Amino acid sequence: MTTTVPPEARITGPSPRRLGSPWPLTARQGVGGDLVVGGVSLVELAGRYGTPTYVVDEVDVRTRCRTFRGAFPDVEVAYAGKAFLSRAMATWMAEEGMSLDLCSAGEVGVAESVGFPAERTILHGNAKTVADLEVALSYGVGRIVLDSASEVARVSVLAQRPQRVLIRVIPGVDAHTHPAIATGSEDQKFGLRPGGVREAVRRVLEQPQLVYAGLHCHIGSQVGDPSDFLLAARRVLELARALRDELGVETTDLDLGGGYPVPYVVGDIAFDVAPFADQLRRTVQDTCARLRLPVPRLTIEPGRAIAARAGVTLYRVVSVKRSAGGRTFVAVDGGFGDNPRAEMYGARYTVRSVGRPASSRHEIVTIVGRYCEAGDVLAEDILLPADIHPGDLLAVACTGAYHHSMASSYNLVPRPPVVAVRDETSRLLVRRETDVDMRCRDVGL
Ligand SMILES: Cc1ncc(COP(=O)(O)O)c(C=O)c1O
Ligand SMILES: N[C@@H](CCCC[NH3+])C(=O)O
Repeated sequence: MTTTVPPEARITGPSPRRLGSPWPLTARQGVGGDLVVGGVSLVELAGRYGTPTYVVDEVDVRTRCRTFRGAFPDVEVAYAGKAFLSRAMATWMAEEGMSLDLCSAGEVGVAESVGFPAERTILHGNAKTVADLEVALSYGVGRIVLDSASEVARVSVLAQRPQRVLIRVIPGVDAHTHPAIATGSEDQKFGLRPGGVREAVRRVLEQPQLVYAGLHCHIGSQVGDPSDFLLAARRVLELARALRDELGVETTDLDLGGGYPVPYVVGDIAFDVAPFADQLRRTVQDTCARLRLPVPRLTIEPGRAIAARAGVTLYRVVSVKRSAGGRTFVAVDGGFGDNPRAEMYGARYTVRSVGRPASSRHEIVTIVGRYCEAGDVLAEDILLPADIHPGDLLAVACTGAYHHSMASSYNLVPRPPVVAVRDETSRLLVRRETDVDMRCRDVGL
């Protein structure tokens, strides 16, 4: 059952809709056309770490965490590590009082390696392997979100002590976003429909090692209409009421997932966390009152909204060509390998030149990558100085989420490093892969 949002559920908050900025909070104009992030010149960073390089503004990440935690004081805010996870990032999340949403043995391993408190972690996945589950269980993961009926027995057999579990629900909400990242409607791979949830809860109740804690839903990412979240919350609470009536179970935990949008280009609307938090709180309270349910402990799982705007990717221009069709192609030393989003979702980006004094003449160009894919187009209709030439530096905004974490070494091009900036200092978080890494994975002739 997929429905559109009824008009009364639409966000009617008092704040006017604002335009957002895709650049990090500490980004400042530097001298000679430089851009300074975390007090560090991007021209200097490119010289020191090479290009392409992902730059992360630590203050931006921490500020986003504080904004969410401040707006949702009684709600657990779990950062979705799939957006970008490294040991430093996990440490920042621990320090900021965040919880962590993890989805593989690899992500669990990073959290564990920095001593992230296991009770503040949640394991997700529609096809968790036995290895994922074993690693998470031995770490002591706080909650496991069960995504299929068969997973109930699998987790139960592996658990050595009582394990809290949630069941992932398909709420039947068609989120306003790209179809590849919409996960609230019926015809997709995540979660269970209400009948499947009932069956899974029944099975959980039969397993002495499993503790039914509650329900989870995640309707999609970069969700354009916040009312979709409210509708999903109501749907899941209605299911919680049905579970109480039919099975006598209390849903004490309600995890509503992530999906909060960020602005990638000028003109994108900013998502205002505080008014949304009020709306969500009211929706949950009113729905619980109507259904005569106790208000559950809420969790939300923002990923992109925490990490995206902190990130900038630096590239060098390699060539400039004019096509027969009259377009100017500016080719850079990265592309599809470090940013598959442009091709996968037709994502749009904000790009500027760095370290070039203001130019009086500009040209609209297409920025393309170095990979053997005609679709390796990073950004179209970008205004750059008309005399842009090889060796010039470009910065692409809003690349802190789902860039490093989705990068590949296609064409055996090594993945770029991640460098954090803060208080006029830079620090390598993830090293650049090398040509030796590319050869070392290959074990035979
Ligand atoms: C279960 C779950 N929670 C949270 C997220 C984070 O989503 P976003 O980065 O859009 O906030 C995702 C990814 O879409 C997810 O699958
Ligand atoms: N990879 C997607 C987001 C997926 C979210 C995870 N379920 C993106 O870059 O927009």
